[in-house]
Amino acid sequence: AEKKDGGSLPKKKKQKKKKKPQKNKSVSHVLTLVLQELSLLCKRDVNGVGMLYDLLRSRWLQALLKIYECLQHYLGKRPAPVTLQARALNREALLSAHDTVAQKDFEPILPPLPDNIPENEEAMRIVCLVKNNQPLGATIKRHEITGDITVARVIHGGLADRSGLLYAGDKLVEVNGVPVEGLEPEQVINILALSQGTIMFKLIPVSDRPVSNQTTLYVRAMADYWPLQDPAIPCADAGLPFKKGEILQIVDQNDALWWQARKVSDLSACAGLIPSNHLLKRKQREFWWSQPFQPHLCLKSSMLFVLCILEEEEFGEFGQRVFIAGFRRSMRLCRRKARLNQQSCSSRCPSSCCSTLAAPYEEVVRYQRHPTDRHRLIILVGPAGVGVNELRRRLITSNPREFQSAIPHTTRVQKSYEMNGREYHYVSKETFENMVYSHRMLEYGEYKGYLYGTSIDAVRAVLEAGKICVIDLEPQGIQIARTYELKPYIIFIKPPSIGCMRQTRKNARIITDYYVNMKFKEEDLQEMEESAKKMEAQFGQFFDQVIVNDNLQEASAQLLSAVHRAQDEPQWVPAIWICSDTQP
Ligand SMILES: Nc1ncnc2c1ncn2[C@@H]1O[C@H](COP(=O)(O)OP(=O)(O)OP(=O)(O)O)[C@@H](O)[C@H]1O
Repeated sequence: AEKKDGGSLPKKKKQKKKKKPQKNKSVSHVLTLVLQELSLLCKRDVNGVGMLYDLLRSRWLQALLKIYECLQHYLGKRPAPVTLQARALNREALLSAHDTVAQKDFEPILPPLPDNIPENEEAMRIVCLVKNNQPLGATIKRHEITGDITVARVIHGGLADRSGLLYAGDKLVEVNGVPVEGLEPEQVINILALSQGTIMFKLIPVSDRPVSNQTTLYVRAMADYWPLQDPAIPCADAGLPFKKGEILQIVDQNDALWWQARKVSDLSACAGLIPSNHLLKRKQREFWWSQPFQPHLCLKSSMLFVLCILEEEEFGEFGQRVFIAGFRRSMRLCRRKARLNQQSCSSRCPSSCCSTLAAPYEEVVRYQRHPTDRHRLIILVGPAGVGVNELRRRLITSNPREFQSAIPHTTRVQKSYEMNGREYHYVSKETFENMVYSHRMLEYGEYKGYLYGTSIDAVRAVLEAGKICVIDLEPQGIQIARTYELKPYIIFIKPPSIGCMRQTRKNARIITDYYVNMKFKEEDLQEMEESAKKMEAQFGQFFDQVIVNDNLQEASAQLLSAVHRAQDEPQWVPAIWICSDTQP
């Protein structure tokens, strides 16, 4: 039929284009004619016609015809092979390769079942697993009283879990034909370790399989955990190491002490054991108490450090004069004194006193700011001299209509050229102290007998004006700023290597109590590096983003894109910010 119709078409180019649809139509057309013919014959009760009629009307034949028509249409387009190698292939060879593979049986050849299987099938189960490079993904334990060896837990996503044949609580009877009665778990593990290919378990299934009705939970780790250094972990190899700040997906909380989790950065991996919230908190406390007694200064409010605030004028992107209030040119010596107090505590207490009081895991959810919602507060944190203010100033001057700093409060007297609410909010000491007592200050300090501070009200004013508020903060203030209302996005500005700073900071100037513009000395760079390490160790769990301030231009560009990401893309935030019921 194809040839006939094709041959009858005229040779003109324009008409040639119509050739294929006609050709395709003809197949269906011929089939319709045949069916009509057959239906007449059916009425005459000709032998076998009914069967042929059903065959030609069958759905699969119609589907085959459709495929045929599609292929014809595709062939008409004269498809070219995508790669050079593919030129050597032809359709038949490909189809034949497919058929050969499809017919092969890739299932492992399992050993024959033992003869002495009990009649009651439920009483005993034979499980054969094929060992590959992966661990088995199950742990075993010995019952303290009965001495039975049972499956302690099955790791999510592991070999045993994927088989669906092993469950926590199953009692092992034999492993590879060796009875396990009287053996220690280590001896059973040895048998497993030595076995090659398939492993055969004879076991008595647990009567009440645990029903897993748990919802997956996401948490931010607020502490580091190294399973290989934890003597209490049931199986160190099955442990999941993590660092503070990492987001974990908790998939199993059946055990009160050991949970199973994955890192969101690698969800395809099989889960690992992590200490439960309760257990990790207990570990932190034990560690804390095991340290020689020192008065732990950081349990007290660590907000009282000395700072100085200097106001500045800047020129914005269009050359107009822009007042950028809130630029703190810290008197480095004063801050250093205050920092030394804080550091002396953290060096005595490396796991951080704060972490002993806080929950070791913080439940988090994915949050994306709605375009009509207020912007998230941007907080920059970093050691003195790293360039926090330089980066912040560059960001704000690049677009003062989009970015703004918070105007600080002070108790000092207003100067003749200053305007209340432009450089500072000038308030009485009593008002300032009231703000501190009612927790309305993100950070504050004293310089030359006057109080200076950044208030939540000042931040709120910028956000309510529809702008992105960008402030810098001492890390001790992070906890106060982390609220449902401000939803801060915290960026840590990290110094590059000292070698790199020697190169890039040749012309940089720092401000100290005695000199306004002083070159960086070697000890300044070292202090910056040490201070950054301590900040990361103590507060790293709160950092949403880390920017290494190596090249100023690049760091500025990274900051700009991080700030936009924080506003426009989904981020992990504490669940308590989103569950409105729990909001104050
Ligand atoms: N990437 C960089 N390359 C070269 N110089 C830099 C870089 N970043 C910052 N600087 C310079 O380093 C000096 C200190 O920067 P800046 O005042 O911003 O520090 P800071 O982190 O705010 O410190 P402080 O808290 O003491 O005020 C400035 O002269 C600044 O121009």
